[in-house]
Amino acid sequence: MGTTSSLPMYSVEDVPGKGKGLIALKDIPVGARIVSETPFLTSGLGVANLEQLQIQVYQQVSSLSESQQQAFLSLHNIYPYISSAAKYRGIFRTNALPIGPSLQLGGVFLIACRINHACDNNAQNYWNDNLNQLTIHAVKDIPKGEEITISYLSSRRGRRWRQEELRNQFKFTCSCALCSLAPVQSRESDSKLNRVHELDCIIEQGGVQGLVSSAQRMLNYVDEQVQLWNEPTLDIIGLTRAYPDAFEIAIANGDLARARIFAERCLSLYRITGGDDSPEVPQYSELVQDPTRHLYFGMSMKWKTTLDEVPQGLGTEEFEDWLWKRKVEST
Ligand SMILES: C[S@@+](CC[C@H](N)C(=O)[O-])C[C@H]1O[C@@H](n2cnc3c(N)ncnc32)[C@H](O)[C@@H]1O
Repeated sequence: MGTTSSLPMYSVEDVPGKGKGLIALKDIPVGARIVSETPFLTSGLGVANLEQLQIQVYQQVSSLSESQQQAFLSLHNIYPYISSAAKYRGIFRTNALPIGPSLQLGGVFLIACRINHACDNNAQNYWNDNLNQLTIHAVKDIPKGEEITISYLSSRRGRRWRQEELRNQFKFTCSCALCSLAPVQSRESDSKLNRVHELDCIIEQGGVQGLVSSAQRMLNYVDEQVQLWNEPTLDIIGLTRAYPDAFEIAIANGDLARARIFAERCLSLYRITGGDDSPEVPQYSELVQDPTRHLYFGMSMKWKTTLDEVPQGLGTEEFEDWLWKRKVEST
């Protein structure tokens, strides 16, 4: 018993056309933690001044042990250099993953930085502030032999934008399944991703005030996003971005019944992407118990419900119609 679970989940291997990468050594179920790792070098990710970045990285590399320096130097570098300091900075810029409470720092990791990009990634990097570590969780079932991939991009948009960003920032042309779709399917995928992005921008522009002043419209937008992320297959990362917005809209308008359901959905998504020890899990567990603890409760009571005002005996479709207030006039 337990023999398969004690096998390592991955190995670092050469992947044709990509340098090194991580390959699954066994079937990895969605939600499984693949990597949990402490950075051995950190710096401001968006340090505008490259000279300043070079100094910061150089100082840190110089204070590493000999073996850590060797490990750092073995990492990939896509930037030209004429000095050791410029080489170190190049390695940092090629590899750093976002870390820290507001993801404004970059961290270099021996394992996680070997993970290649795919726009249809099967794993997700997540900075766990409780553990002070970066975790990588499977966001799809990953069959044995498949490459483990994350997304290097800050948002998910159409192919042209993705390809440009990846070429500019990481100097490669992505050939993942999403980027290799036939023209008709690719246009469909682009229009879905661009629409989700457009809705993200509108929701963000509305700000906190918009959650109340345009509540129904905002809820409709999130509903549209969730439907897009559910098609053709459930997209956990997309849903993780959408459901917290739905929760905030419900709670900002005093709708405890819907807020609790949205909080439950956030909770199950964060269990998958961040794990039970991620800060969001106790936060959403608490909000499931008592959504009124959220900062936005009390902004408006125009949708006021009690926790138990959830309709019973509805079919799935009717329940979703109720949840998203689909048949309600815009307010
Ligand atoms: C953080 S490193 C990833 C690990 C790297 N492959 C290695 O050998 O150490 C990022 C670099 O890996 C390569 N890479 C990552 N994803 C790729 C992909 N999908 N196709 C081709 N190259 C990729 C690019 O050179 C990119 O700049």
